Amino acid sequence: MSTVIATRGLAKQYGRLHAVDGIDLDVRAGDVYGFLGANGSGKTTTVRMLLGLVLPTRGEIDLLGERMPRAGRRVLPRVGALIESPAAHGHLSGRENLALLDAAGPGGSRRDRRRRVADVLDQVGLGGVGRRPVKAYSLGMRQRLGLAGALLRRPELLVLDEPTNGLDPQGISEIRELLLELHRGGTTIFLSSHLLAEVEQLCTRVGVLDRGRLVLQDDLAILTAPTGATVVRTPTPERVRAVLDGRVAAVDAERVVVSGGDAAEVNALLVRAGIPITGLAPDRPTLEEVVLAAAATSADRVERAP
Ligand SMILES: Nc1ncnc2c1ncn2[C@@H]1O[C@H](COP(=O)(O)OP(=O)(O)OP(=O)(O)O)[C@@H](O)[C@H]1O
Repeated sequence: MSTVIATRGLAKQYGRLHAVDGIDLDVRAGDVYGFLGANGSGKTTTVRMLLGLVLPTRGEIDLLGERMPRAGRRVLPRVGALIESPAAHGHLSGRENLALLDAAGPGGSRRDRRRRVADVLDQVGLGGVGRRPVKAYSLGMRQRLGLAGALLRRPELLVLDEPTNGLDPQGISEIRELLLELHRGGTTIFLSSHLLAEVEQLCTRVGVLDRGRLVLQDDLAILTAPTGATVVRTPTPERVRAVLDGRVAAVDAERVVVSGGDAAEVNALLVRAGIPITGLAPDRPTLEEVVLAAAATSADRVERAP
């Protein structure tokens, strides 16, 4: 699988502050990469360095196989980016804003340009409101307009810094659906977030930044792989303990963790003993548990799932 973003020892220092402290990112084609970290952990600084907007103090960046920032003019047209709240001219419509943005790049006849703008407006679900002035847009619509701008050039890679910041649950779920659709269409997505639940629902790969250091980077499926134990939910945990003598690893209210991953065998034993079971499944850690274990020293700084 080809590498889309690779950094080696990437660092940014502001005076004595190590905002980003020697990170080796590894983002592959087809990933939805969730770049997690508490406020101030260095996500935005990293994203800015990837896009050539901030110069690293040390380290190397390869973006789509080319060295940044040297190859920026060649590479950046293949990358769509959304950093912080996108700026737009409020008195102009969404369509006019995108047309202005499009005019700044190469791109053929007026008809081609009009079509390109109409296509991305449809893609982000703003087709019907594209003629309304942007000052009448909700925050979610503005965010989608920003995404439309990032999509104009049909990028191979999308780099998004906190794309759901300030959105309500419906806005968040709309953006999530849109990103999943783009991913299905073959776009690699790198997205920074401080929301574990969002990343867990969307991402295939996760990197966790803690005070400038990358403390974890792996596929989500590996990080949250079954532990080899079985979780039993029952109103009578003590009866489970009696039947599965010595195999109960933990009891938390009505949740019992049984060592041994053969859920069918555990089920058969409990049913035979007449124990009521309300749920039974292989045990797997949540992303929250994995992240908190990795960034143990900053456990209170990463926002937990609701
Ligand atoms: N231009 C700058 N000059 C000095 N310090 C900076 C500058 N930019 C960022 N920092 C500091 O670097 C650290 C990392 O900031 P950064 O914005 O990258 O974090 P973040 O993870 O994106 O946080 P947030 O989620 O709040 O945006 C912070 O302590 C911040 O104050």
